[in-house]
Amino acid sequence: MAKVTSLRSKDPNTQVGCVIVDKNNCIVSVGYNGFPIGVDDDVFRWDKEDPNDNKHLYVVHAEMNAIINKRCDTLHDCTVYVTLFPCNKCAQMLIQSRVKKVYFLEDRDDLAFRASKKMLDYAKLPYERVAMSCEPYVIDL
Ligand SMILES: O=c1ccn([C@H]2C[C@H](O)[C@@H](COP(=O)(O)O)O2)c(=O)[nH]1
Ligand SMILES: [Zn+2]
Repeated sequence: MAKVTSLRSKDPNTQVGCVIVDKNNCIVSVGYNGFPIGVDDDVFRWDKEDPNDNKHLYVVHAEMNAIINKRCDTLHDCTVYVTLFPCNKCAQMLIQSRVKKVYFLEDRDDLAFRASKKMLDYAKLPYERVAMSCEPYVIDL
């Protein structure tokens, strides 16, 4: 489901999907990486070369969108499924939301992701890499 959600992202380089479920495994939120509401993807392109317009300055991360979009009062004790390991900023928000576990598909080894792991470890928020046995079969309606 997180993988299918990621396909909605218009980031040409990395599509990220996030699904949050409650303790009964019911989906309480989904999110993918995209520009904020009102920032038009077609006008405000992802691949601008001007460093002032670098996508990283503008994009809302999948986990952040999922946290903001939640259809429940609290994410306390919820489980997060995300296609990319959460960056340091997303890790902060997941810790503060008091989710209980993070499952992820892809890992990265850079500054932000190393800091994220350090924070999750300190906060005792467990994370686990999962393998996908097949690519999702998506019917384009
Ligand atoms: O925690 C994260 C980290 C990154 N993302 C998004 C932000 C960007 O749209 C891409 C990463 O782009 P690269 O070109 O691969 O650096 O992933 C996210 O949603 N959540
Ligand atoms: Zn992030």
